[in-house]
Amino acid sequence: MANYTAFTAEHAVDYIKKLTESELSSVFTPNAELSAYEFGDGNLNLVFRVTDQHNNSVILKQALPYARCVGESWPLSLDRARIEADVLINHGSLCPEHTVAILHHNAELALTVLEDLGHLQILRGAQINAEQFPKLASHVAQYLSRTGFYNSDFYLSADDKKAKVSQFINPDLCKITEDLFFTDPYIEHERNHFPAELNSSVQHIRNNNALKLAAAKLKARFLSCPQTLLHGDMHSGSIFVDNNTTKMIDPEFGFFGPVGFDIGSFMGNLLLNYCAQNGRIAELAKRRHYQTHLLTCLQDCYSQFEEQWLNLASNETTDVSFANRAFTEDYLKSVLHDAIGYCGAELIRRTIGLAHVADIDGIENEQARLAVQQQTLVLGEQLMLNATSCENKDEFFTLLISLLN
Ligand SMILES: Nc1ncnc2c1ncn2[C@@H]1O[C@H](COP(=O)(O)OP(=O)(O)O)[C@@H](O)[C@H]1O
Ligand SMILES: CSC[C@H]1O[C@H](OP(=O)(O)O)[C@H](O)[C@@H]1O
Repeated sequence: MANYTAFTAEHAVDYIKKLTESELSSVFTPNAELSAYEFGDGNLNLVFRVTDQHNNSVILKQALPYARCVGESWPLSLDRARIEADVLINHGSLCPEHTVAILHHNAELALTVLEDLGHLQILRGAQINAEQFPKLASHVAQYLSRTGFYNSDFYLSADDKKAKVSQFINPDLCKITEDLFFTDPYIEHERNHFPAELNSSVQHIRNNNALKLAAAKLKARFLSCPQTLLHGDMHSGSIFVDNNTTKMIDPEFGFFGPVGFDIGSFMGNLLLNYCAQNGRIAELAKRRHYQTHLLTCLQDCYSQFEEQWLNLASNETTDVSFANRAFTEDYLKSVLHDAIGYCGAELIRRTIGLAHVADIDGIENEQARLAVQQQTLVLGEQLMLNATSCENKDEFFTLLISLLN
């Protein structure tokens, strides 16, 4: 990219100033006095907040030509900014209620201007503090069923689908997921990190051939099952919330992959928080109350996702071959198997792989933290091993409850 330059806060102000009379005229006046600061806390990109004297603001997100959390030794394509913008446009047109609004995109500078969601909270931080969001389950179910269904073969013509699959080819970021989810945790690799006290649990995982087979099958489907346009990184840090609102951000890992991946990742993050609370909330009744809320959220979300997909399939399917209840049920059964497997893989990779979660790493007491890490490893293993034996969602919920007790 000939004109690419990594932005400073000054660049961000100058850039946004030029847009105040065009694309950003509904946010800022032409005489806006702008200031900016960088506050990205994700693994990959720069994120600036640009604010005027009246506290109007936007977010300017820019991709670096490498992974921010590692540095220049891990080069990454700037095309991920284009992918993120295109997913936001696609998902925003199908589910505007739950997709952050995109205000501007510049592919050459690999930057995107977004609505500022600073009045909301990031789900991960809120759940670490045991906060509840009554609409989260139904909002995530609506986002995943609508974006999932309308980008699938149930709805798109074969020509449109192929064009979209090609629009969202995302090799660099898919490779990160392929490595971090399905490969690294099951081998010795310098990217992994975990305390020495977990050595025997990690060896157990690496000696478990059935588990490694399950990981390989999940990876193969991730590589070769272009069912729908995924968000691709549906963890609790990609979701902004309050009591009435849920907004997804950061779909730069988007590509056409297996439907079960996003909902599996989301459920995995609920379960990471569930286990983490064993090391966080000391009072048993309070802890059980919050964990029941998390489990209900997971069950409601999965149930509503499935129900909404079934409804969309009976009303909106365009391909006559797929307008068949038995086919939809069979399809959703394999989505369930994938979702359980990806959920388990998320638990394992967030415990011993490169990218951990603050829910667990932030537990101060070392013994309590280790006990939680042991629990997430066993839970992840059992979900991956038993995924395909669940005939339906109720069997999945029964399995989950038995594993959590
Ligand atoms: N639209 C937004 N509104 C407010 N804050 C945002 C917005 N987008 C990102 N952020 C902030 O920037 C952080 C990193 O953003 P994210 O998109 O997750 O970056 P990365 O791609 O590097 O993971 C978020 O955790 C959040 O604090
Ligand atoms: C080297 S990327 C690791 C990890 O980070 C991503 O999340 P985010 O960019 O939101 O911090 C993604 O989950 C990757 O697996």
